Amino acid sequence: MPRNLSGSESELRGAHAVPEAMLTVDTDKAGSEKQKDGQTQMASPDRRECSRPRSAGQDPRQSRGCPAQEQAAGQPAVLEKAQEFFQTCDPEGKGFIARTDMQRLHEELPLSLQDLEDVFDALDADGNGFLTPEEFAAGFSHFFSSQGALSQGAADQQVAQLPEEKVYQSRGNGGQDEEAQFQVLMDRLGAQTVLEDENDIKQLWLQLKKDEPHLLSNFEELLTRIFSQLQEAHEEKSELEYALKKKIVAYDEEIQHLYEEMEQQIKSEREQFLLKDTERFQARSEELEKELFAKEQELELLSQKQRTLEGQCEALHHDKHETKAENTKLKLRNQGLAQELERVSRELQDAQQHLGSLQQEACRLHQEKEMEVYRVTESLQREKSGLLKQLDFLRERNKHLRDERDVSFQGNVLCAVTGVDFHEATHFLRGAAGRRLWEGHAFLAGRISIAVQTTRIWEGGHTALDVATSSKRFCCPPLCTTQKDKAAQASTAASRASWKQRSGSVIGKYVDSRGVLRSQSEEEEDVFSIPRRKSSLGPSAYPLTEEEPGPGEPGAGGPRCRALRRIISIEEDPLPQLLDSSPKQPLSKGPEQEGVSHQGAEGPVQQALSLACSPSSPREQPVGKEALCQVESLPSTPDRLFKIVFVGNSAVGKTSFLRRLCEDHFSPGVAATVGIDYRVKTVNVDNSQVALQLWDTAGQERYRCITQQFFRKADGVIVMYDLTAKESFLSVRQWLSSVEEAVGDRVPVLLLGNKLDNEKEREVPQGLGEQLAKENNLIFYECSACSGHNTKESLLHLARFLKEQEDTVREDTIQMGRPAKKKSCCG
Ligand SMILES: Nc1nc2c(ncn2[C@@H]2O[C@H](COP(=O)(O)OP(=O)(O)OP(=O)(O)O)[C@@H](O)[C@H]2O)c(=O)[nH]1
Ligand SMILES: [Ca+2]
Ligand SMILES: [Mg+2]
Repeated sequence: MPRNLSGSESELRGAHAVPEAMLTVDTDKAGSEKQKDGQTQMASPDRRECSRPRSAGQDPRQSRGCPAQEQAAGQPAVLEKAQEFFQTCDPEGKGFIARTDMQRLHEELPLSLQDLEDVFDALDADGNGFLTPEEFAAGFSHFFSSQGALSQGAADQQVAQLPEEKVYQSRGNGGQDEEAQFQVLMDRLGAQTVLEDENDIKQLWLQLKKDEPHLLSNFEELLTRIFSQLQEAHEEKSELEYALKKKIVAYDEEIQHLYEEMEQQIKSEREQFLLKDTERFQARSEELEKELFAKEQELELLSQKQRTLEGQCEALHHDKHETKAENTKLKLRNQGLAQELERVSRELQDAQQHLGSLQQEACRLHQEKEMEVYRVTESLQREKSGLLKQLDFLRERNKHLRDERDVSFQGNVLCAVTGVDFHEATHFLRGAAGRRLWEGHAFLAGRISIAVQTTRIWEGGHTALDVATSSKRFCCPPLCTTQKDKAAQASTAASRASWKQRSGSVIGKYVDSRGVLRSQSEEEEDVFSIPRRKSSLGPSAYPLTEEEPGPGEPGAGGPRCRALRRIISIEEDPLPQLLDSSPKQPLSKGPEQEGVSHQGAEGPVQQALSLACSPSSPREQPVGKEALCQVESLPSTPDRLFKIVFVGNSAVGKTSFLRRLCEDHFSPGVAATVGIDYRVKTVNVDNSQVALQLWDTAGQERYRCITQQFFRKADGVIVMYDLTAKESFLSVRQWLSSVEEAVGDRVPVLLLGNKLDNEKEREVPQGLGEQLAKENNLIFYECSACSGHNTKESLLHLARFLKEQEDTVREDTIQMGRPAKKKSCCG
């Protein structure tokens, strides 16, 4: 490349010189490939010739004729060339030229890579790194137009140069010639390419030519050699430069490649990362979706709940309104009630005061009653001792009378047997010696027996005396009526005398109402008519015999019965004392004693007396007395008293049961109860003392009438049967209906099956008793007076029941006041 280009030319060098070279290469390409090595340089002289005039200081642009016209004429050809060149640069037919495409031309064009770069930059108008055909053509035509102007200048120079050369050649040795010759030489040697300043060589050459022309050829040869060597060195340098550039390109390519690879890798990494990210994102989004779904469901649920709650709220609101309305109503009513309450509480206070006074009154009455009971008990006790004294007196009297009667009877007998006067006979008999004689003579006894038989026939069965069987009493025959009357009158008088002082005595009453005591023979008849068992005898035996309805009498309705009822009243509780004071009648004696008594008139009387004086025998000691003693000995006063009546067939064990209960004692041979017996037993029921008046009735049929009377005021009834005797159980129903008849069902009934100890003779199964009790709503126990099993328990059960019943009644009475009290508290 010429180094001596002007400023404007050097500016264009990158942009314009290259297309020229390209053009040259392109055009020569077809046929001149083989000239490549040296020919390029060899072909360049044309061009150099073109550029030379410039160095001669002539401005080609100034000498230009009309370049626009020439340009217009050459434009299509230029475009064609540009197209061809574009295709050369873009052999693949991409439709554009990249920077690398341009660099490929480095091998074909004598341009450095830097030059090619510059060319590319100059052509790339928009700077996007690609040359489109349009950009290429535009740049090319622009270059061509400027090149056209230059070539015009060159042509002009050539035209001017022709005469110059002619001058050089014609002159020969002239200065001009020398200059020309030197230039030719230089051109021939190709010094331009390697030499920067040829002035020194020129001076040397001129000097030599002038001084030593013969050496000129040597010098020229030397120069030729030097220049060829320089040329070689230059070429070598170019080659090296070229190789270096190639290397650089390869390196660049490699770098590019690596860069691309790296980019690829980065891209794939990024893609992978993106993929992963996407996956993660997808997973996360799925998760979130699920969560969202769950949340939505939750929300749905919550909204449902909210709806229901709203509904409830509404309902409550509604209720509230209703309640408010009701409240106001209730308030009004409350006010009314409060007024009412005030009124009622005032009334209640009054009632309470009244109740309090009533309670005080009741308390006072209760105390008074207790006092009365004690007073009565005491007076009865006194009465009893009085009665006992009376009894002693009566016994004395009785003895006396009997003696009298015996004397008169024996007198009669003596009269009848011996035929002596009655008075003599009695006189005889009254004498102690005579009586001993009477008693002592066996023959006389035989006579008496005969006499008695005779007397019986004579009396016509009027008396029931049977000397052989009875040792206790002798009935006065009608013969001695006067004596009997006398005796009776005396007895009555004595009784009256002694009883007048206790006008309250029931015995007194009885005697007063009756006037006279009944004939003892009648009583005996009653007693002896008991076929099965021996009987105990108390004063109650008198009325009891009266109770026995005769064939014409309709039972218990008679006046005697009424008199009895007045005497034995459960309300007045006189019977125990009556029983206590009962004289011990000789009837309680067993028949085995009778065999002895017939031996003497004195025997039975003494026995009777001895019996009266020794009340230690079980049957002779009245049960009520012992019980009373027991109660009196109790330190504490009973809180309440209940009257319990014992009923049941005869011999079921009522008396034995009571004896077991009160004395904790059992004696096998107990006599049947006559009339009624009485005992008191105090039991402790839940820390309160309960006194039980136990009325032991006689089970025998004849005493039923009396028993019936005692139901009326009973607080409780005990019906007993003997579990070894079926008929006693069968009678239970009758007993129950008797009870019910008298008192309805207000009285609790305890059903007892006795003699449990005698299991092997049992006739009534336990189940039957239980069933009966269940049917009739009774308390039921099986017990044994003999062993004491269930005696206390059953009675305690009944006592507790009675107590609780009474408590309930009391509670009910109190409660009539209590709710009002509570109300007043609330108010
Ligand atoms: N084995 C046995 N015999 C008894 C039992 N209780 C009473 N007895 C006997 O039964 C007989 C009648 O007894 P009482 O107690 O007199 O009968 P009761 O029911 O009072 O008879 P009345 O007074 O006639 O109504 C007597 O011989 C008693 O010994 C008992 O639990 N077991
Ligand atoms: Ca471009
Ligand atoms: Mg009895």
